[in-house]
Amino acid sequence: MRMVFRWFGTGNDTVSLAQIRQIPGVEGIVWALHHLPAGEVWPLEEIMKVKEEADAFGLHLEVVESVNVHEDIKLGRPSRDRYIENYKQTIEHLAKVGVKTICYNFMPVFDWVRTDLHKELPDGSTAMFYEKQKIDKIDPKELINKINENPNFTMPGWEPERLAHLSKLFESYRGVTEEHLLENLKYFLDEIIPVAERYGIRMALHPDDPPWSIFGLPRIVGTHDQLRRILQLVDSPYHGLTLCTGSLGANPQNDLAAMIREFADRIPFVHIRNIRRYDNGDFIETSHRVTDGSIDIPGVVRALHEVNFQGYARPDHGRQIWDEECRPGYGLYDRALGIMYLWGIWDSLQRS
Ligand SMILES: O=C(O)C(=O)C[C@H](O)[C@H](O)CO
Ligand SMILES: [Fe+2]
Repeated sequence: MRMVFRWFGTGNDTVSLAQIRQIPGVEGIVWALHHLPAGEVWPLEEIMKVKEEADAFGLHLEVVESVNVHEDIKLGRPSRDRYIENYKQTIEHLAKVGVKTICYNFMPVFDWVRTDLHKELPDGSTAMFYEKQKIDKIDPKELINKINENPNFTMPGWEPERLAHLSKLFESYRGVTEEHLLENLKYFLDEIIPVAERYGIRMALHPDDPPWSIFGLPRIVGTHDQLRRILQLVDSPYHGLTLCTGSLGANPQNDLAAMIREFADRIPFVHIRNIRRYDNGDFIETSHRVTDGSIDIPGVVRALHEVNFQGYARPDHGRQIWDEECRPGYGLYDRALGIMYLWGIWDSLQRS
């Protein structure tokens, strides 16, 4: 297990590279050029700048999250070919600085979804919360304003420029079924995977968060069967998954350890975090500790150990604790605590 840590870039993160390198066992950053809209080629000069910054702290940049997929690709529009060509060029550029894995997702319109970014937990910390009833009723526009109401940070996946055309976006998805979306994913993969293979980069599809349809939009990356079917679309080790325990684990039917055992050689990257599920369909992010949430984190780590996992891992989201001012989910303290919990389990498994 190779531990990495998500970093949003200079001027775009409250956590510094100097701090990241002091977290035990962290060897690299998980990064992206967050200011670029989906579909554009990532310029080599800008990539090189991040490399210089990371090099100065002895951190590698082998994991990118995310190179976002343009909506026209998901919609299967004729213009997708141009965006796919750009994607290929970005892969080529990323290979030049030693990138080995690219995380991406295939969710229509929205990336991750929560109703509250600062919900208080009983211990006084705050965390991101998903309230099912609210999602079932809320106007998506209202949700966008809510997520973006903190002007200090851009929220990845919630870019106001892109979502400004929300009604049109929703309109475009009318009639797009799950089958269509899957076909469009296959079209994308058939083009991208040979390029990824040529450059030694493993593509790692992130599951839908939460792993079910919202606002009537199709979603196809949420269950064991769906993951299996998607992996069968292209039979290559370069077409893999980001196994995200918090996303998949929001559905109690998902057996994460079973997924790890079955898809072992197709998982270049794992996101490990815990959530507490409630019977009414709500869930809240919690500390990594097994007793704090509904997900068997030690069981997940044990499964990874059993399959001799050699890929990258990051603590996904954390709570906001100790009055830290940070991006929701992406503070230093709780993610660092999470890492130590994961190492504790891993190291004791190594010993036994
Ligand atoms: O929602 C999560 O668990 C994430 O990790 C979000 C990811 O960064 C995103 O969906 C990847 O493309
Ligand atoms: Fe994740």
